[in-house]
Amino acid sequence: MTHYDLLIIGTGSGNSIVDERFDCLRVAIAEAGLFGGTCLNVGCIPTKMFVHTADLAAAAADSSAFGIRTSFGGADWPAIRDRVFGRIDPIEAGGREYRTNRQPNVTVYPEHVRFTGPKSFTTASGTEFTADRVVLAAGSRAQIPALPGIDTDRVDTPGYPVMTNDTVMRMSALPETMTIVGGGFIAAEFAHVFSALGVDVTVLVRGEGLLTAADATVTERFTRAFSAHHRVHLGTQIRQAEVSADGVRLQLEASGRVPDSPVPDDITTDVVLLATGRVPNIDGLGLDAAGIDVVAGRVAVDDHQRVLSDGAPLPGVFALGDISSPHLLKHVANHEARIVQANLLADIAAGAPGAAPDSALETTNHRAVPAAVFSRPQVASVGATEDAVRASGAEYTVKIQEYADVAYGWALEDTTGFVKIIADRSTRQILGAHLMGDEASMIVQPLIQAMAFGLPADRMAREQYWIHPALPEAVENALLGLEFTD
Ligand SMILES: Cc1cc2nc3c(=O)[nH]c(=O)nc-3n(C[C@H](O)[C@H](O)[C@H](O)COP(=O)(O)OP(=O)(O)OC[C@H]3O[C@@H](n4cnc5c(N)ncnc54)[C@H](O)[C@@H]3O)c2cc1C
Ligand SMILES: NC(=O)c1ccc[n+]([C@@H]2O[C@H](COP(=O)([O-])OP(=O)(O)OC[C@H]3O[C@@H](n4cnc5c(N)ncnc54)[C@H](O)[C@@H]3O)[C@@H](O)[C@H]2O)c1
Repeated sequence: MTHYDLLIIGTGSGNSIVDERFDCLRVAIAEAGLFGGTCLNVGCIPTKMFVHTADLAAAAADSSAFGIRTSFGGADWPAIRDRVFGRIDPIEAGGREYRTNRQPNVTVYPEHVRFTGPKSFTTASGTEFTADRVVLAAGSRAQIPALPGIDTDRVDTPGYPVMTNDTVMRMSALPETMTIVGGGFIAAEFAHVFSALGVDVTVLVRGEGLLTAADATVTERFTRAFSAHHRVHLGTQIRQAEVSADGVRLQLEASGRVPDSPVPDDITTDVVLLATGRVPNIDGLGLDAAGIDVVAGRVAVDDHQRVLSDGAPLPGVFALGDISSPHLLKHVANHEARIVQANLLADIAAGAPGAAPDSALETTNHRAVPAAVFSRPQVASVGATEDAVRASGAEYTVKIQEYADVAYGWALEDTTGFVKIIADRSTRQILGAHLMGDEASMIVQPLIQAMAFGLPADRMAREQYWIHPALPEAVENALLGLEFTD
């Protein structure tokens, strides 16, 4: 039976681990799907390439406030789609080819792999092998809810008009109508993309708002601003779907989560897009065979990314990214991959799996994890929500600075954007920041930096220049509006 020094399951962030420092090891890499994983192929990167296109289309369609006459003349979907995947697909193929053919010490198994014992594995086609050390980087997949009338096994299969992010970006033609189920990140981003490109989009949200995990000000104001550009039915769910050659007929009903919400009439739609959350790929991995702990549906890890078995680190087994992380974000998966890489090297240097002392291991940093939603409008956040800060009992100060009250906001004719900053009243440390509006994902960065390095809010405001009249003046003014105890 073939034996490896290291097995990596999943080529999203897991693929970044093996560099020249692993040349002296026999490495196996398993990938059941597309090389490069979710972010490259069906997640962050293609979606943001579509979002930029959608931003251009929306700006062209809606410029009257600036005294110019532009219009959106229509979308050439094959050109839009092929620009995106013409760049991405060669990267997938190149990564696969490099690992498969150009690295003598690496064996690629292009198929599903699972544990058969603590250090033994089998592939879907029956090849068995063993490995001393393992990295679980198997990610997550779209959660497909049971919806009456929708055949969950046929979702994302050719010709079936019910899709997830895995297939919706590769449609052969733009549909005339699309119904999106969900009110989170993915629903918010795809609703913007497809409606800006001319699709008649309806968003079904079972709760009373979108982005409900965000700070309450964001939830409330994003739901309002998003609803101004998109048809949104809150408190609504699918009672029955009928899939036919003409599309999908949806009978709707109140979800019961929003008092007195009106139930919309039945709708007929060309395509249903499910955007109802993601689940870690823990099933089918044979985790029981290795005694691996699962907590809250995720592989349990300690703060050195060591996988736990009965609460103790399993020697030589690490996990990273969506399969084990509380944050389903690529920058977090990448950070955790760097921790795993460092700790694997320490473990290898120590001579036996699990031999490295804790003091030789690097520690994951999940403080001040930022995120952005690339929708219309854009949202960005870092740190705690105001509700969480209040619940912690901290004495805090909060300031909401409207984009409309800074000069660049006038240039943008912005009426909805804002920067909200929450800080500790006595230490002056920033506890959370929540932004909505143009370039929110960019102008949040100095706040992320301040939180990461512990820069007090008043020093951040006053001890640097802020370019006038650029949009970060909204951040500056929010900082200046915080009130501290002296
Ligand atoms: C539509 C969408 C948009 C997103 N946009 C953003 C964004 O803008 N910014 C951001 O930070 N995050 C974004 N994310 C989240 C981000 O994509 C993920 O957090 C990140 O890709 C997770 O990386 P990973 O390495 O943990 O897993 P993945 O990239 O999912 O890689 C796991 C790989 O493991 C393979 N695999 C699974 N099980 C097995 C097995 N048993 N054997 C062999 N192979 C297996 C899978 O095929 C997959 O390729 C987005 C996600 C989606 C779905
Ligand atoms: N820009 C980004 O960073 C980005 C973009 C996309 C996705 N992501 C990551 O991927 C994760 C998954 O995104 P998502 O939008 O699928 O999840 P989400 O958790 O953000 O939102 C899921 C939505 O689906 C709803 N929902 C869940 N089950 C449902 C059901 N049975 N019926 C109807 N509605 C249901 C929820 O109420 C919620 O509104 C995000 O949490 C995020 O971490 C990040």
